[in-house]
Order: sequence, then structure tokens, then C-alpha cells
Amino acid sequence: MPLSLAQQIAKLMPDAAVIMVNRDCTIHYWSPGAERLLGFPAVDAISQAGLAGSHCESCQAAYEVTPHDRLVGHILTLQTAGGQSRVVKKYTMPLFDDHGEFNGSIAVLIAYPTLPGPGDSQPVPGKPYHGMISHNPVMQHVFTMIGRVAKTDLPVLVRGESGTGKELVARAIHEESTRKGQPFIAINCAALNPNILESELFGHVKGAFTGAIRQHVGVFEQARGGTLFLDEIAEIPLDLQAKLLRVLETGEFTPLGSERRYIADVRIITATHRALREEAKSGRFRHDLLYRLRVIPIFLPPLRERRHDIPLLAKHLLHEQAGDVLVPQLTQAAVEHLMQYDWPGNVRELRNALSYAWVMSDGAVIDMQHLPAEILGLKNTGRAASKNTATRRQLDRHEIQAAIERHHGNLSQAAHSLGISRTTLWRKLKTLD
Ligand SMILES: Nc1ncnc2c1ncn2[C@@H]1O[C@H](COP(=O)(O)OP(=O)(O)OP(=O)(O)O)[C@@H](O)[C@H]1O
Repeated sequence: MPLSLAQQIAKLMPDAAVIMVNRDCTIHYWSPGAERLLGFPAVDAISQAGLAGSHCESCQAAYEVTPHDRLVGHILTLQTAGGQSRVVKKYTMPLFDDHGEFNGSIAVLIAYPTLPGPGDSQPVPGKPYHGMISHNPVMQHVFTMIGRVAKTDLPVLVRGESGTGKELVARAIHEESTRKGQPFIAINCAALNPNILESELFGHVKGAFTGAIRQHVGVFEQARGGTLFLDEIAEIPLDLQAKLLRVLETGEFTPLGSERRYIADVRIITATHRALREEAKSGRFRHDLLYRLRVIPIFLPPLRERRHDIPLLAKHLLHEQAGDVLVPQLTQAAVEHLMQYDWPGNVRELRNALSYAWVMSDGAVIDMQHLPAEILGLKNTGRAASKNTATRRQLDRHEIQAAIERHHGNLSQAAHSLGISRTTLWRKLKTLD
């Protein structure tokens, strides 16, 4: 192994982290610059296979080097030994022996300087921040990240279970950025038929395919100058992933059936509930697209991991729902049940449960018996069945209205979030007048 080569690079670039890995990808050299930039002493780093798997997805991407890796200036966020986020540019060069076999690799990481310093955005714990409320430290860190990344155009990937607030984060970044005032367009890649997804993204000209009776402007064009939020990005088919990658690389897109290329002047924010690295490992997601999209990863913890937020959130959501009308109070017993439940649907489920409870209560006090059966730990028996049709109708109306508002009138997305088809939603809207 040409250790002296790594040492020479380290001498040449004392501020950079110079890391050399063996053919089995264990760390063989860790420069003094790496100690300073990443905070891990060389004695801890050497012989480790990628330090950081346990606490940071992108750390693995930073240290792990495969025979095919040849990364030129990829921007990554990683965590230092002290738990700070650090944005770096990563360069990697695989090395091969005389027989052409992979023989380790050298990685050089340099601090990426364009992010503003801490303190630029000052969310206050317990106060709403772009519609989100929390006093959980992880969420507070997310709010701070939002303020910082908003000052750049770097691609952000938001990961979190359904209903954790991924779209709210994307909107907040847009609102904090200089693109504020320009369009924010959200599209759910899972909700659309893969056959029309390409046209939804890039648009098509009249006659581009059978049934294309008129021109269609895609979301890349609709969001021009603003932000494009691609939700459930892991669900896009591989051939479309290749096309999206090309757009990100060239900064241009071509509508289906068109000869013309357009500049893609959008900031891209993506979201998924899946572990994209795992998707990439299993071949369902392109590695190169993953690296392009996940420059700044933001992770949203599920609600069951921040239970202490539940009373605060419940109050906030009831306030939002009741508006200026009398805001119902939750009894201690109701709060306790809310805090014990696991919330697989996260904040969205909490919102729906409160809508339900509000309808079931007298509107002034919500007690435990007003909560949905699953939250009380009851099986879905008589209680659910005994709901009378009138209440069910009211509840549906409220849920549906809330879903449509949340998705800004987009019925497909509203239907998706309610777990019903677009046609069923139409039918319900008709019966509910
Ligand atoms: N921290 C929060 N404070 C207040 N409301 C929140 C918070 N997080 C989420 N919500 C609310 O929860 C609901 C779901 O949020 P959002 O649509 O952003 O989630 P999501 O993660 O994008 O969901 P999905 O992946 O299913 O699209 C919305 O009504 C949103 O207003």
C-alpha cells in the first residue's frame, strides 16, 4: 500500500482529512487533518471498517470506499465525534494492484465552507416554527438545520415515517430561502402511476404519446424559480431514476416528445420513509442518484420517540382545528392515553384522533372515552361499530376537509393521505355535499 502517498497528500493539504483504506475497506491511515475535521483520533479510527454506521447514515458514505467509487467533490453531511454536523466535499481514488485487483483507496474530505454559522435561524422550543411545534432536542436540531440549509441550494433528503412532518420541513426550507414567494410544488411519486410520472415531472408536448391531446407542463417547469418537493422518491422506477439523474447532472430537462431543452431552475427537496442506502444496496435505487439527492440528510424521529411532545402537539393541533371557536381541553386521563399509544401514523394520526375526539365530545372537554378505540387499547369491536351514521358523516367531512387543505386542493394527494382512492374521495365529497 502506498502509505507515503497518503502522507504526502496530508502534508500538502493539512486542513483536509486524508484517509486511506485497505482492500477490505478497513482504515489504514487517518491524517492529523482528519483528526481535526472529524474529531476521531487516529488510534480510534485505524483498523475500523467505517467508523460511524451507528450514528450517521452519511458518515458511512464518507468513509466507506468500494472498488467502483470514484467520487469527485461529492458534498456530504456527517457527524463529528462530538456529534456536530459537518458538511464536507469528498474525493476518492480507488487503487489497484498489478493484476488490476482493487487494493484499497484514498479519500480526501475538505470542509465545505458555504454553510452559514450556527445561530442564523433561531427557533424557540415549544413555539411553532413554520407550523411545526416541538420541544424535543432532535426536532430543535432539525429546525436549526432548516434555517441553515435554506441559505443554500443544496439538495435535501428528508427521511421519516409517514406523518412525521416531511412535507412541513420541505415547505419550511422553501419559506426560509430566497426562493420564498416563488412556487413550492409537491408531488408524491408513490401516488402516481409510473407511466405518467415522467410526464408529471418533465411535461409533454401535444401528440407525445397516444392520448396526449394537449401539451402538459411538468412540475420542473411549474416550480421554476422555486422549490420542487418529490415525496416518496424511493418509489420511482429505475428508468426514471436515470432520467432524473441526468437532469440533476446537466441542469436541463426535456419534456416528452419535445426537442427543446429547458433549464431546471428548481431547488430539489426529496423525502422517503425508506432507508435509501438499503434500497441502493439491494439495487432498487441508483447509488449515483442517492449521492446527488442526499447531500443534506434530515431525519425526523417518529412520534413514539418524542412522546413528551404529545401534550404540546395535541394542544397546538386542537387550536388549529377549533380556530377561534372554543378550544376543547384535554383531561389528564386523555393525555395519558395519548402518551401511551405508539402512533404508527405519527402526527397525522394524532391530528385525526383529535378530530375524532372533538366530534365525539361536547366540544369543551375531551376525555379518554372520546378517543378512538385503538388508542384506548380496545379491539375494534362494538365501539367503532356503534358510531352513528351522522357522527361518521361529520368526522369524514372534517377529515376530508383537513386532508384537502393539507394538500392544497390536490385531490389525488388528499385521497392518498386518507388511504382511499381518488374516486372514493369524489364519491364522499358528493354525498357530503
Ligand atoms: N411538528 C409538527 N407540529 C405540528 N404539526 C405537525 C408536525 N409534524 C407534522 N405535523 C402535521 O402532521 C400532518 C402530516 O405532516 P406531513 O404531511 O408533513 O407528513 P409527511 O411526513 O410528509 O407524511 P407522508 O410521508 O405520509 O406524506 C400534517 O397535518 C402536519 O401539519
